[in-house]
Amino acid sequence: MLTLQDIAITQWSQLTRSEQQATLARPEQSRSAQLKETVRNIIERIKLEGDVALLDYTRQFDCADIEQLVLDDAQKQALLAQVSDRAKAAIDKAYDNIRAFHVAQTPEDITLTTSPGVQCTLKYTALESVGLYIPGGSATLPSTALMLGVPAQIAGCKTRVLVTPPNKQGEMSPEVVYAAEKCGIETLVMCGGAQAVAALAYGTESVPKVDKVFGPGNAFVTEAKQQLSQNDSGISIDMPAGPSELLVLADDTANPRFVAADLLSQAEHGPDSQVILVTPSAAVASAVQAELVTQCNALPRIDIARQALASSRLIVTQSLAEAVAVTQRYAPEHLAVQTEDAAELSAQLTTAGSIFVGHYTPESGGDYATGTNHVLPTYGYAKNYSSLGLLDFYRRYTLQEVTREGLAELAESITTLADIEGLDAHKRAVTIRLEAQEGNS
Ligand SMILES: NC(=O)c1ccc[n+]([C@@H]2O[C@H](COP(=O)([O-])OP(=O)(O)OC[C@H]3O[C@@H](n4cnc5c(N)ncnc54)[C@H](O)[C@@H]3O)[C@@H](O)[C@H]2O)c1
Ligand SMILES: N[C@H](CO)Cc1c[nH]c[nH+]1
Ligand SMILES: [Zn+2]
Repeated sequence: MLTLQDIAITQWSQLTRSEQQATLARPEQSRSAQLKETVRNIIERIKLEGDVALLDYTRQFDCADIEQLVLDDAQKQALLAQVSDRAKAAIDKAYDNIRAFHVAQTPEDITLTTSPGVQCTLKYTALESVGLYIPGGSATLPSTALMLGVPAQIAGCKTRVLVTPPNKQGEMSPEVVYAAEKCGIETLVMCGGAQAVAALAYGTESVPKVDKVFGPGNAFVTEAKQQLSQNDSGISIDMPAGPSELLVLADDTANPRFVAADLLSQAEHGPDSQVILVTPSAAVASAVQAELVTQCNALPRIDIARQALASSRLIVTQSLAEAVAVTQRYAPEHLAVQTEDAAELSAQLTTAGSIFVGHYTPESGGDYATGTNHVLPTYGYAKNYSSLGLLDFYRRYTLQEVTREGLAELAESITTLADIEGLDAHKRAVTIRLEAQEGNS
């Protein structure tokens, strides 16, 4: 049972600077030294032992008797046969909206003549091989398979490997398999956690090595992505996308029942999720507090939500402007703006992964089906990381082509800069060409 005493209301202006900092801190677990050490050991073992270690960890953390990691065709067909028409229709609708919004993001190459005889080109090329992590510890997330699978499909990444932890019976979710099928993903692997990310990063006997790993996950997954992107594996990652977060910015036009429902929708993800209300209205804060108790106690995942609410905050500010400042400082993964002039106010709010504008835009709309991507930066990284989009599945590179006349025009600038930097060979690479007769001699 959740009670009113479990969720405190905080007056922002009465806090000291360090209390304000503590109020906006993320739950501790994600940064612990022990977590880092555990993940380092898992990565090392996968690197050395490949599939043997991957199977071992999968048996230890997910399912006692799994023997085979990669789904074969017969397994896929058997799982697909279990997907109901209702589930298929829901996934199809979400797929269409996500696809439409991501196709619209298709980048175009740029070619520009910067000075006569000097042509520069910016080109986009799809990443060759990508690993897609679909969380599966506390809930199976076919929606995440769409969020990663759709842009990988549109970009045309040749190798797409999906990994997700099996359930206790050693099976993959049928709906995840259906979503993967729609996205044309052929390799589906039953493993999760840090070991799955390490398998994608180094490759094992049955898991292909990839160039970039995408996807959200718990603290083990997020830590593994961070460590592997900085070590010898050579992978890059999308972003630190850890435990879910939601901040609702509300004024006195907000409906406390809607606000509480939205906060609980993210609190139910995991015990380390964090949800925050920031409002200049003390009356709204009290009403949301009461609603949280009523609604939380009726949820099937009450135990998880209750733990997450232990690090939730209901913050009352002195003005809407102060509420905006607190929101910008926290930089939430998801930001719901439930105020009178939500669209106008949203223009001032630039440090969130995704913004849900107005009273009729629930956060869960973006989780599933509006078309935006739900893979978003957490832990305050919305200040410097972008939301996942089609461009993350490409890399860009440049070309330049210079004629003899173009080089003559650039020569003074290049040779002077080379002189300033004391790099004679750089200068010589220009002068040697201009001294040569036309036709290369
Ligand atoms: N930021 C985003 O965009 C976004 C999107 C969707 C989900 N999420 C978040 O993803 C998370 C999913 O977490 P989850 O746990 O349900 O699934 P998960 O798949 O991320 O993690 C499950 C795995 O964790 C590993 N694990 C569990 N306990 C361990 C231990 N003691 N030692 C070593 N490894 C251990 C196991 O290998 C297990 O397979 C949630 O926090 C959710 O909020 C975030
Ligand atoms: N809210 C999660 C991102 O933090 C995404 C999700 C998937 N399913 C439901 N929700
Ligand atoms: Zn969600």
